[in-house]
Amino acid sequence: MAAFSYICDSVAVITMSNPPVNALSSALIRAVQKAVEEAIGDFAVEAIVIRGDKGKFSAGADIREFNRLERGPPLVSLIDLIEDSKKPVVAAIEGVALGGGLELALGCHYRIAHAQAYVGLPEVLLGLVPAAGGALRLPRLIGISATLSMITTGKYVQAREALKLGIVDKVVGENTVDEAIQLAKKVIGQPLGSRQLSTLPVQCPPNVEAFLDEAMVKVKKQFRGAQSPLACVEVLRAAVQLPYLEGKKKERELFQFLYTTDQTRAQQYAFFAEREVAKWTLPSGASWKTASPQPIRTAAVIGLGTMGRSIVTSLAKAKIPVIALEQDKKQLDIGSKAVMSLLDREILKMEQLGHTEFTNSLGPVQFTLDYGKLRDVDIVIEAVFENMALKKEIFRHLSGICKPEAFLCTNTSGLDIDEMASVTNRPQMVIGTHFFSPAHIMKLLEVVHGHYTSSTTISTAMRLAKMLGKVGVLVGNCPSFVGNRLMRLYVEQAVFLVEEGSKPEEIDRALEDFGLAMGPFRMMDLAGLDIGWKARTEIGLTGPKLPIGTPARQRGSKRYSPLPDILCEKGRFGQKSGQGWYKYEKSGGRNAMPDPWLYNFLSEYQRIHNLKTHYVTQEEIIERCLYVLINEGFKVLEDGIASGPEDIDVIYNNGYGWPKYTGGPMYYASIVGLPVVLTKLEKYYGANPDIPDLKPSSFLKKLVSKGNPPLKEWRSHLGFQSSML
Ligand SMILES: C/C=C(\C)C(=O)SCCNC(=O)CCNC(=O)[C@H](O)C(C)(C)COP(=O)(O)OP(=O)(O)OC[C@H]1O[C@@H](n2cnc3c(N)ncnc32)[C@H](O)[C@@H]1OP(=O)(O)O
Repeated sequence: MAAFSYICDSVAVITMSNPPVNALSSALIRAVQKAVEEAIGDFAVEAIVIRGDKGKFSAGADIREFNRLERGPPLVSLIDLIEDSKKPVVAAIEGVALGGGLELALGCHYRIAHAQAYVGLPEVLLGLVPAAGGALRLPRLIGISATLSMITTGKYVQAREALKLGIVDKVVGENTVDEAIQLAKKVIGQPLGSRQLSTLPVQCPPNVEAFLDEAMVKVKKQFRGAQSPLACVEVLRAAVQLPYLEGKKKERELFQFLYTTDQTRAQQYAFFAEREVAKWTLPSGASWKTASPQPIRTAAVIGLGTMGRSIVTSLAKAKIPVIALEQDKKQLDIGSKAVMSLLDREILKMEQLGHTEFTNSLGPVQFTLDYGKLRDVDIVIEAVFENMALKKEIFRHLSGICKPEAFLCTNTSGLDIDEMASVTNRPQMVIGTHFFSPAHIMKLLEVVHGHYTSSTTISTAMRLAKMLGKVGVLVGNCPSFVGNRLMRLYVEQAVFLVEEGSKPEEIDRALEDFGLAMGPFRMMDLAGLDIGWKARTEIGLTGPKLPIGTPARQRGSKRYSPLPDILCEKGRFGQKSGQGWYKYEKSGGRNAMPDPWLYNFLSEYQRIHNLKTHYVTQEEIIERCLYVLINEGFKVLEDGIASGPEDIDVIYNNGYGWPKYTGGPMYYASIVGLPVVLTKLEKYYGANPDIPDLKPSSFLKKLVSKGNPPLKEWRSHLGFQSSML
């Protein structure tokens, strides 16, 4: 680690170096401070350029140090030193300038960025506010409105957009540091007053107080339950209402408060968990380090239904040329129009952000009915509907057509990967790539490892996830994999609670107040109730295959609720039919309204089945729905379907709208305390012995018996004998 300098024509060039992303650790901050002080005191130096080593300016404060630093990273005095310098200081931004990295650049008098660089203040994503003057300097440079959008979302801004906004002074295609040196030389001796952002007035919209009040309401709604976005609005209020130095105190106060919360700890955990899951290892010893991913230059997608369309869009956005195949002309026409419209929307979004070059950088999409066109692609993703016979037919067909090196992937959300692999001539190259809807937006890719899948295939699928800008999580092959396996029990519990006397809107509200993006009933209505109905009919849980005489509310020895089936029999499929658990203004409407019809229907149902209802508290809703899901999480670990709790948390944070500020279901359980979760499950199982999924898993019991070890130690208590990975 070093901040070293050289002098080039009276310009001192200070390089921040702390691989891999030049995170500003305390040691690096001290080293840069020393280098700046030396440059300021050196008569031979007339200007200063600050750059980051290996093409990256800085990814901000070193997050790994946060649990050691009581008061946060000591950045403020370094940034003040830079801004107060009488010698001009230029930031040469390559790669990234994020968080404290951008705050440091905002302390410089000029900023030059490489065209591929991006900047941002993502502290909010770690449950914090920018606290080294960033939230005070940025509104003085680009105004309150643009700053608000950046700091409450933590979004990264590409160099060209940063130029438009005024964050950087110039964007260059190459030689960023040389350009910075030239600029530094040019401005030697010029007054710096207007370049010292802390001295400038904040750029406010008219009626700024009302603007901020409105922003607060919006942010509360958008980031329900999260503390840091609210603190971001507060810090901007301070920027508006207070002189810079007092604003700084307020910024510090808000930061210090957030810095000790459970939310920031959970978000930091979630950040590292996302990086951890990329480092997969199999019990065989194969791992991300040893396996070599194969290049993916071209791809094909089979099936242009809802998922297929957005998978094509996702590939095109990642600049991967893609061939989209449908079975007949009509479906191909419908599908290709839908893809073009999704791509148009993406282009519009990017153009609004100033990326005029985006259209040209999309991967070309070719639509076809001809399997022969797939002969040379590197990877095929099958995305037809969930029917094993159809999928096997496609895989058999692909086997005969695709080049031997082509990987065959399925987007199934829960069918057996091995069964599909078994009909191919390359079972080792078959893998599940389970996308989440809409695939061009959602960040999660569940990568499902079958019995035959090779480590090269795994590493190629994980590389694909990265190329698509997604988080790939490797899981084992079991019905519904990890995400849906847990989700099914959560939804089922919610339906049981309705049978027991609660209402869909009460359950949705309780879980949305907990922080989930959408409650289970709104989610079912959005996804379409008919999808689950079809699946249950196919496996004989309902419909003609159900043996005559099966009790309505029992399957085997387990409780079963036929409520969703009955709604479907009545044509209530959710949003698409205008009625489901809720009613909607029209078919396809999105505005869920409680439906008096449903209340009457439920009373009648409870009467027919002689059900005793009880008042279901918010506590019971949260605990039964979430603890049953968490309990299944422990079983998934026990079964070796996921290699650690982090994998489950990353899946839920990125694919199921779980509030990241609780870390994910398994992290949340660790915070609640495993003995508490165990006691509650025992209580609910005792009261509902016909719901065996509430019976505490043996791994949960084992961890409690081991004294409730911290989450990072859970793996060490797992035996790998049963690993499916
Ligand atoms: C107060 C708070 C202040 C002043 C702050 O600045 S808070 C920090 C704000 N910055 C961020 O939140 C940036 C977070 N990092 C990223 O968004 C990304 O890592 C990246 C865009 C910088 C790079 O992305 P990518 O190329 O995909 O690589 P990885 O994400 O896998 O990261 C590579 C390794 O670097 C580690 N890393 C990244 N950022 C930091 C950081 N700020 N502090 C410490 N370590 C960081 C990351 O964990 C990876 O480590 P390994 O897994 O390889 O060990």
